[in-house]
Amino acid sequence: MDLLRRSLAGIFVYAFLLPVIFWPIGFHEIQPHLTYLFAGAMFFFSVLRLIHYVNSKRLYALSPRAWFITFAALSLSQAAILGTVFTLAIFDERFFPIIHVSMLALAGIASSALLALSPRIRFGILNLTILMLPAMITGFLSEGYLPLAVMMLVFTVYISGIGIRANKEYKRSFDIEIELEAQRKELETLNQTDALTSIYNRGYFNQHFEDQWQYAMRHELEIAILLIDVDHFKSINDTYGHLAGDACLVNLAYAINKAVNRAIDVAARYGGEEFVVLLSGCNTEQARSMAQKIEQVIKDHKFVHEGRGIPVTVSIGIATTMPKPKQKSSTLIDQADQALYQAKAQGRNRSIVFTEDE
Ligand SMILES: Nc1nc2c(ncn2[C@@H]2O[C@H](COP(=O)(O)OP(=O)(O)OP(=O)(O)O)[C@@H](O)[C@H]2O)c(=O)[nH]1
Repeated sequence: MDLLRRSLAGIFVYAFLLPVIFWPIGFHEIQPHLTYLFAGAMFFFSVLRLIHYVNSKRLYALSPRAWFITFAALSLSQAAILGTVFTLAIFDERFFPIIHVSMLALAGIASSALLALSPRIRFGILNLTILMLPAMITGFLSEGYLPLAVMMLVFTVYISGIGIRANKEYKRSFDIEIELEAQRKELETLNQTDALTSIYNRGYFNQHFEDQWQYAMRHELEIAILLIDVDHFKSINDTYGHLAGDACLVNLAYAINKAVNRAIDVAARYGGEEFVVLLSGCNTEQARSMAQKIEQVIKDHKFVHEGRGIPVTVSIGIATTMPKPKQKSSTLIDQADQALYQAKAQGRNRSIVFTEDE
């Protein structure tokens, strides 16, 4: 399709090229039949190419092969007409008045067409060959035209080389684009991911939470937050070592992520040994049962260090609301934090739902 866009200018140039060459010199008066025959044929094919251009999307969707064959047939037909005109201009004395301007046009058309078609370089070179070969062969076969034929050959080889280089650069720019897109995605993932646990980080959570808060407000939906804090994590670190503590956090993140399986919900590391879960469109009861599910998954998970089991429990603070205009999203976090504080105060290893009177 890029090829098509690149050849759009050619459609218009080819439609009016021959009149521009023939008319100023008065060739249409000397050879009216030949003038109208060639200029008319070029114009006719330009109209066909324009129709093809306008219907390209539909035709391409039907069959890319059919699209390309039509594109190639129309372009090559115009190259064949021009190749014939230029050959006549050089070797047929009826055309001699336009010989100089024709040669200039031939060089210009050959170079620009090749560069425009450089994304499909083989097709570009075929186009160039159809344009140049008739005049070149006639030159080699006609007496006194050898230097001109050699010059045309050198020119054809030279601009083919430029076309091949343009094709390589064209492909390289695509490769670079693909590589940059992959790097952008990788950076985006890194930017959203917690380095230790590989689940979402707080930055991503904040963004997602804000989006979901606004969505819930617009659609009058409930939204729930679960703040999860590991109980006595300091003593886990102190007893088993910091690395064992790290491994514990990794396993916990895995377990929490496993429990949270709706695509819209998000589990993230909120900081140190604290995790957060955002449940969109969830009421208090559903949030409470998610907390129980998380507790169960953690209970079922074996936390082991050097063959010794590590007892891991968590406390969970739950807060639910239907966001209202002017209400800040941070209030829900505060409420979940207050509920978490209650859960710690009441002996840990439990989940507490925030209520206004707390
Ligand atoms: N291994 C490890 N420890 C961490 C990390 N981030 C925070 N910690 C530790 O987590 C511990 C948190 O301790 P506290 O805030 O006293 O809480 P706690 O011991 O879990 O006690 P409660 O929360 O009251 O049950 C501190 O010792 C921190 O050093 C981490 O990435 N890796």
